[in-house]
Amino acid sequence: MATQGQVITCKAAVAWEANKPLVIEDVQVAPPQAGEVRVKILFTALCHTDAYTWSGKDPEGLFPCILGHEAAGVVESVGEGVTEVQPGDHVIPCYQAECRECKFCKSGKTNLCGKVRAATGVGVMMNDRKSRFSVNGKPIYHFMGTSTFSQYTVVHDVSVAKINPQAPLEKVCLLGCGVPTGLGAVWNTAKVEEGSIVAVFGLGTVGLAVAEGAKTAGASRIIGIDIDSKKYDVAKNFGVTEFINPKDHDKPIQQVIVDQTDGGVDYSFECIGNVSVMRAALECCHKGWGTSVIVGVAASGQEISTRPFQLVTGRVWKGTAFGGFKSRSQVPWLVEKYMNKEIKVDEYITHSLTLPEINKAFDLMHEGGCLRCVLSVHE
Ligand SMILES: NC(=O)c1ccc[n+]([C@@H]2O[C@H](COP(=O)([O-])OP(=O)(O)OC[C@H]3O[C@@H](n4cnc5c(N)ncnc54)[C@H](O)[C@@H]3O)[C@@H](O)[C@H]2O)c1
Ligand SMILES: N[C@@H](CCC(=O)N[C@@H](CSCO)C(=O)NCC(=O)O)C(=O)O
Ligand SMILES: [Zn+2]
Ligand SMILES: [Zn+2]
Repeated sequence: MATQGQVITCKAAVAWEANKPLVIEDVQVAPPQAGEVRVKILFTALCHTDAYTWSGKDPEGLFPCILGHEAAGVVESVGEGVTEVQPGDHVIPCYQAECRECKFCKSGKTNLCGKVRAATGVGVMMNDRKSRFSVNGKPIYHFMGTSTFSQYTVVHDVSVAKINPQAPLEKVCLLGCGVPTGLGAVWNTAKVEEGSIVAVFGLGTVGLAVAEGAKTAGASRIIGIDIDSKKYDVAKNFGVTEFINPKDHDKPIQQVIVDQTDGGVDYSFECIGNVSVMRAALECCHKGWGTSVIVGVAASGQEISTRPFQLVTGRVWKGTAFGGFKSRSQVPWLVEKYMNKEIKVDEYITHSLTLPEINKAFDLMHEGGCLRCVLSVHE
């Protein structure tokens, strides 16, 4: 192919500074080095975590950078030593890598991978600790090892999942983050059993995917909690059986839930990123066994607290990254589940725009009616 080994100049949305509108720039994307893959991104969605880093509250946020981590595309070229993907393969970039060789990958205890995390946390590629993106010679940082708000990106080979080429990329891009995170929080991290009572705090994409996961796990009650009462109508389609708006109650929300569930829920999930709600989510769990899973990402400087007695009396506090899924192994499996109509994806897509409309897409994200907005990157 003509572009292999060449610098590609393409359009990308650059975050020059925290909180300043993204700017569509002509970006130079260097060829992939050893162990790297250059991907033509066709569709990318926006996740709340992109907005979080853009806000300047992420301690790992570096500017200028190219954000984006929920996407799908086609391999354009590969660097030396890359064997598992080749040009033309349909792929989903994975911010949570899976090398299958490191201490984490071999532990059998976690989906976290240590191979490239130190580089991706500081916005560079592992090989030479440099960025593959530049604008007129000025380096632009990578983000989460994915940087999908660009027509072309470079990722580590351990951070890309090859998927069924029949899968519609404008839909399965969502399997790069929010939907697997919610499903996996239930299936892998909490391991919710049939008959359980579940509470989901925050009914955005991640919370709705938690509800969907809990429904398929056979939960008997799925209580959705959100400060926006309009969320309940949509949430019913994802399995939420009851709804509570904390604003409708004088008592603390954990007390309201304990009163309505004969002592508390079996499992709760915080899908907002609010440390006060994380506390409420733990404290609404049943004494002796209730487990609360933190999914939401809280800003730099925020800390969680509770009385240790809550844990002494048997409640368990956990967290999850990418729902505990091993990315390269399990994203292709999730794509197959979608193709077999076993999991929802289309239902989370409320808006479709193009890359140049990305600032509008971020505005939409903060409106109650938006779950996921998918951007067509080459239109
Ligand atoms: N751990 C992971 O791997 C992972 C992956 C994806 C997203 N996340 C995080 O999960 C969180 C949710 O992501 P999302 O894309 O679904 O976000 P979202 O903004 O679409 O949804 C958040 C929901 O919470 C509700 N909410 C806000 N404040 C509330 C409060 N005090 N009480 C009750 N409800 C409240 C909002 O009305 C909204 O419906 C974010 O923090 C995101 O960064 C984590
Ligand atoms: N940089 C942030 C941490 C952000 C964070 O926790 N990210 C999640 C994924 S959010 C996807 O929308 C994650 O996977 N964390 C594990 C990891 O980053 O290795 C901060 O420092 O606050
Ligand atoms: Zn995300
Ligand atoms: Zn690894």
